[in-house]
Amino acid sequence: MASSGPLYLGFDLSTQQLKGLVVDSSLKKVHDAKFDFDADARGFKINKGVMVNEAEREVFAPVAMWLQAIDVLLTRLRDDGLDFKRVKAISGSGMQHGSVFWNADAEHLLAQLNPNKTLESQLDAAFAHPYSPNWQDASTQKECDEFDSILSNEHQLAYVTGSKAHHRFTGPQILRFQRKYPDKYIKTKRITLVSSWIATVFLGKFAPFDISDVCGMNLWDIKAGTWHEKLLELAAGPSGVEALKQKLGDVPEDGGAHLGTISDYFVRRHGFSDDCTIITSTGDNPSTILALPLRHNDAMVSLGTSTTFLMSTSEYKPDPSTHFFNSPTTPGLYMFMLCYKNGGLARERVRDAINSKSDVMDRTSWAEFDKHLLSTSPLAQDDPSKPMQLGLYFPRPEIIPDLPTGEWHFAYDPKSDTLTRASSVPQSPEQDARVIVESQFLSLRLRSQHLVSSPAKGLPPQPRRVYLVGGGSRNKAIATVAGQVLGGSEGVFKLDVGENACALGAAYKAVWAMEREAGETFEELIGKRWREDEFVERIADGYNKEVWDKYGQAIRGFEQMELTLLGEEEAKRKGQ
Ligand SMILES: Nc1ncnc2c1ncn2[C@@H]1O[C@H](COP(=O)(O)OP(=O)(O)O)[C@@H](O)[C@H]1O
Ligand SMILES: O=C(CO)[C@@H](O)[C@H](O)COP(=O)(O)O
Repeated sequence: MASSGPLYLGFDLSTQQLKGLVVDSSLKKVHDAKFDFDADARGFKINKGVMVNEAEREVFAPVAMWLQAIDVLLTRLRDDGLDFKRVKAISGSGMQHGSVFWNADAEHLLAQLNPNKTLESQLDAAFAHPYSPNWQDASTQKECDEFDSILSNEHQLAYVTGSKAHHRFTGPQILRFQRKYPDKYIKTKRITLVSSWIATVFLGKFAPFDISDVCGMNLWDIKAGTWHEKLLELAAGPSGVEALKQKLGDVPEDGGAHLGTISDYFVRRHGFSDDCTIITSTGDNPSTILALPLRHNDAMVSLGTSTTFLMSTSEYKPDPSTHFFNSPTTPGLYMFMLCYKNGGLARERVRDAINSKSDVMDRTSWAEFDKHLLSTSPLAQDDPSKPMQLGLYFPRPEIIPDLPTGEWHFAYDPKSDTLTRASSVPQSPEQDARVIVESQFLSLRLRSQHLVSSPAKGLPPQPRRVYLVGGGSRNKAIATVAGQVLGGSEGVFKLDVGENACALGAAYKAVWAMEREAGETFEELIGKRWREDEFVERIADGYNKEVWDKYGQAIRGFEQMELTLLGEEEAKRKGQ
């Protein structure tokens, strides 16, 4: 590694940890460190990074815990050998939709930080509310109904803002907050997203939202490039639109905007150079698509706490069942996204059930899960005369499809197109490993089938490459099933730092923001410096006609299964 030259620091503040990753101008990773909330935080009653109020379906995280994480993480980066003086710019990524409510003392407190004390001990008093509503929150059904109906229907809201109303989206969350805590809302000087919260702390003054993450609020008119007045009016309540606009601030169009230099606190406490520049921070999913020069028809699947499916596209085709966001860097490009709450934690429940039946010492080992995942035949169908096993595993209320907590099983006969309800898979929990992973990928294939195109002559529409990122991308057995269900004419790939893709994308954005020529796009700059042979690894096969066709049949049953359950839920709601 060169011992001089600029370095760029990217952060990822996600559900279960804060990660930091440093690259040089050649895009090579030179340092990384993490702070795991459950393992490392002191003084917070959290589980998997969050707190839960089941009675109101609220999920939230203590903001002070993130402050603790920043100081400790920087110490860990120093222990890893990082020379802070060389860090020329910082950008961040944050779990999407979460909001932080700062009070009127915040700016003063941010500007006066004493380098001999921790952030946590000094900024505790800077918040109008100590908790940040988390993306897993499901408390805002009433507010979502109001958002969907104010522009006539959910289609129209999706057209204007890129998404129909969702529980976790910041607009419905603000509406509920100002009704539940009117005094705290009045005392709120500024609302930041998790992404702009990180930039704020490093800048030492309020930082704006970025042009991509702002699309996760149900408040931003994507085509007009402005706040939507009617939606702001709804969220703002009695204190009015102007007051809310003040709390939200402006949104720079340039995703590489230089917000200013680093707060003196970090110069004096951690040894940063005083000209280190802070760049707008974006959401963790927009940041993920910046971790490589993503090509047309490539798909990224993030296997974090949530599962997300991401594509970069120039076509804006919003629909109530999907999400569109502005690209975080490039005007005219959009990010298409599907998001599921029941990703990593749902798979962990099956892993734990399998491990508790066997004598493995390490209860968190994936070895047994992987063994059953690969030894069970596709759709747990021993021979083609037997029905296919389908299931849904939702320990948390799901986003797509909109179903409550539950676990459901069905056997599907593709010849007669009949679906029969079952109480479990024939061999539980061993076959659940296969059925849950297939279920997650079948849902992605079902919902992305009209967005992908044929990658080569004679092939059915499917991604060219599937890139896996997030914690679950370490797992090659899961990658194998991803390729079987989703295809991928060139196969399934993993970044060499795939579990840190969001932080990597943030660091790359900082490189681009500082080193771009006038008019040079992110794709151009990163494309020139990217070294495919060093940065990605092919970890599994993709398209295989026989198994692809089998899953093509299963999708019909999968769709029927979802429609059956949605119909039952609807009937329950009407019967209430
Ligand atoms: N070897 C593995 N196999 C499958 N899943 C894994 C493996 N290692 C980690 N994970 C999953 O990764 C998840 C965390 O992913 P990560 O992207 O780091 O989280 P975050 O949502 O905080 O960004 C954990 O919940 C765990 O289920
Ligand atoms: O809500 C969404 C996207 O809409 C989630 O994807 C969050 O952004 C959290 O991500 P992870 O912690 O799973 O990375």
